[in-house]
Amino acid sequence: MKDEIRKHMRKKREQLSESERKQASKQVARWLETLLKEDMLIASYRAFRAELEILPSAKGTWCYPRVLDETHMEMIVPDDFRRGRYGIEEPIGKSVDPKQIDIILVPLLAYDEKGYRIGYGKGYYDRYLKKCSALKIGVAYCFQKVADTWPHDLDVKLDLILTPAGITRV
Ligand SMILES: Nc1nc2c(c(=O)[nH]1)N(C=O)[C@@H](CNc1ccc(C(=O)N[C@@H](CCC(=O)O)C(=O)O)cc1)CN2
Ligand SMILES: Nc1ncnc2c1ncn2[C@@H]1O[C@H](COP(=O)(O)OP(=O)(O)OP(=O)(O)O)[C@@H](O)[C@H]1O
Repeated sequence: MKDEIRKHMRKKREQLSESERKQASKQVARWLETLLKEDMLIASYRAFRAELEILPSAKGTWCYPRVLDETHMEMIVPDDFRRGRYGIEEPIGKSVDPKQIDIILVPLLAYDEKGYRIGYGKGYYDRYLKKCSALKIGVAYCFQKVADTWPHDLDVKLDLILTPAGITRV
């Protein structure tokens, strides 16, 4: 079932036009701006496939995920980017202590109204979120909401969902 949702959502995302994606990114950026403060450390991501792209903001210090192995990732304040494993652009720079992150923007394939998510199924974010005390924000297109994601014990709940339509507390 989870796999069917993954497949379905990947397909739906890919069917969006370039201008629909751009529009969604801009709308999300406007909501996000209201949450950011200059002294924050913000963990974002570099969109790949048809993920909702997070546009840069002048506020705060930003860091991005780098995959370490099959199951773990770290967050890096980038000096530069390079295409890494899976074809995602990955940062080169200094690793941050997960405890220092104030806001983490979490990519996802689907989310439910309780704040649980379905990702690519490797558990990278599930593991990383356990180490964070940050405000956890799932970023999604509106259609990525589903009735249930069948969370297991290891799944970490998100605090907020950010979509082009606005910010929802979950
Ligand atoms: N932009 C972005 N960066 C991110 C993530 C993300 O979801 N989005 N990640 C969040 O986890 C990590 C990368 N996770 C990934 C997990 C699976 C696949 C992937 O392509 N899986 C194949 C299956 C291949 C295999 O089993 O080896 C697939 O889905 O077809 C790619 C990235 C770290 N960086
Ligand atoms: N904290 C953890 N420690 C060890 N294993 C974990 C942890 N979190 C998740 N896993 C394992 O990782 C795998 C992927 O988990 P899950 O089905 O929740 O994927 P997902 O939510 O789609 O993942 P992702 O975080 O990659 O987006 C599962 O086999 C799960 O048991």
